[in-house]
Amino acid sequence: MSLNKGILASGGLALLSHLWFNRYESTDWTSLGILLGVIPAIPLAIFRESLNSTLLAIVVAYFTYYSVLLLSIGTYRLSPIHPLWKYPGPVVCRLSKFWLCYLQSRGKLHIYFKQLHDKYGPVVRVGPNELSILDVSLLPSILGANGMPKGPMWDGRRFSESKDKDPKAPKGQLISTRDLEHHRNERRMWNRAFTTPSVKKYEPIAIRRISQMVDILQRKCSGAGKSGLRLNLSQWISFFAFDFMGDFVFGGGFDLMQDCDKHGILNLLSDGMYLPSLTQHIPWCLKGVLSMPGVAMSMKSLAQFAHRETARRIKEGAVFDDLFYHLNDEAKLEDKPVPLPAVLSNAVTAIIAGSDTTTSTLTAAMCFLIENRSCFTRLRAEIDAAFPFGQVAPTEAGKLAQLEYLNAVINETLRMEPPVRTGLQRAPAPKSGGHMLGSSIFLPEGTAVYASPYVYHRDPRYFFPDPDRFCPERWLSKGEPGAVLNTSAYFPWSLGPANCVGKPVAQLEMRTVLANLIQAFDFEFADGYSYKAYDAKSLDYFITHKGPLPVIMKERCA
Ligand code: HEM
Repeated sequence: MSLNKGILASGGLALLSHLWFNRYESTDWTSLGILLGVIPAIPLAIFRESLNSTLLAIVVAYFTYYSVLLLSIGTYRLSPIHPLWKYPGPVVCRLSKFWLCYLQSRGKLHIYFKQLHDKYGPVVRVGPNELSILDVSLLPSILGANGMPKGPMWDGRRFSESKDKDPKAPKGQLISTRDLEHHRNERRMWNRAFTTPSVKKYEPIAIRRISQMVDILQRKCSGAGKSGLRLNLSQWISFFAFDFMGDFVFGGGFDLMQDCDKHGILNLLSDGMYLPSLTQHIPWCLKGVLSMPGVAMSMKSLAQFAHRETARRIKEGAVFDDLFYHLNDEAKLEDKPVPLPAVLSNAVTAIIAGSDTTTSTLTAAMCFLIENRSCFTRLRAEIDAAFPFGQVAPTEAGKLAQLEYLNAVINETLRMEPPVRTGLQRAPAPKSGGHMLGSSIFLPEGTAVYASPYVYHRDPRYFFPDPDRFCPERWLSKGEPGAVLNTSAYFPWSLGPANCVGKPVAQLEMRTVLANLIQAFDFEFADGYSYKAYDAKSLDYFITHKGPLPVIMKERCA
């Protein structure tokens, strides 16, 4: 009799706990601990009475509580009373986010999202409380000026838990700030670093670094003889991008091209990005994951690295108006000094956002150009016409920005291989009552929506013909008859108030690197490599983790 009472009590508490789960975004670890650890212990005394064993009573109490809790959550998520019930999607996605977490761990979430849209149409339920939307007319109300703040995935991507509960308090985390007003404030200092006059100051750095890269590679090619230099171009582009990032963010400090990354900094970066790409799907796990000994080592090491570099830069002071100069407000334009934690977390953002994105784009562009010889030849002819080979290196930023085909190659690479493939998520602001997308989709609070650049960019309604084919020509003024180029469906830099603030520097860097490599060297794939092999190895861990690019390089003769 008292066993039944115990089961009823335990089950009842589980159902009440479920109501709590529905009401709150459960990122509060203390409440979660009480809910899952302490509440099931309440009916212990009743079980103890009927089972005559404390151990058995604990097992039965917790088992009953968790079984009823999971069953009721599952039933609710699959039931017609769930607000996202009417949207199609696989049962496994409707039930739990652990499935997307698993797919992300395999690095192929972008492919899965595309398959889901091919099967289910423009609106797919990809999580219990999440939709993925493929409809260009809705992008402005998702990401754009009429859009929403960033979604809960950002709570699971932070490198350290914020202790401050006030969403408006200064935390210095531009990229993970979910409150729109706070985001606007955070963005002010970043914007100063990317005005036209500020970017002009980064040009000499790009020129110095690309000349260094070309010099080193030319020397290596000469040493390699007639058979050519065999190397992993992907790695060399990473060396370049990291050195450039170090110069423009911290005023110097890295020389990976010289020392070939003997301290393993690039591994630190890619390892450090892996775990947040998983915890972003289950934000409530972050605090637990960060506190597990050994598990979050790579994340912590990356944060420590950023902190060391920040301390070094503060000690050494500014050698020119680098990004840090703006983020630390060294011109004293703000009312109050920027708190150190804000400077530190912005430094982590700058290191990650400022190197991995351009690296994966440049590597993919080189891979496409090596595979598509006619594109390579056409690009080289354009560069030669503007910067005659053997006379002048293609370094003048203003002139490079005018090269139509060079820009088309970069646009097309970003279309095919956007560095942020799936991770653009937005959600209605807390206490907003929800958000209307167009005239038919209402997103209640507690739900979120993805717009995946990869999926839009490969949709034949927006890019036709052959959206899966690399074709820079589609960006030229005289496209093929019948061709479709819907630039509103093109958003590798995202859209709206949280779009990529670093775009002008990224463009400067990518144009300079591509023009110089194409002008100075001949390339072919080593070991029968191809775009297909490259693509299989590039993985979506929020920012694309690029594959290797084995090539044989020779110095250009004529
Ligand atoms: C090919 C190069 C790049 C691409 C395709 C790219 C793409 C993006 C995208 C898609 C976002 C938006 C994320 C969102 O909406 O949730 C973003 C944000 C951001 N990017 Fe980039 N990025 C690139 C290079 C850079 C560089 C070189 C920097 C320089 C530090 C940078 C700094 C940032 C920052 C700080 C944000 C956050 C903006 C905000 O929240 O207001 N990015 N980027």
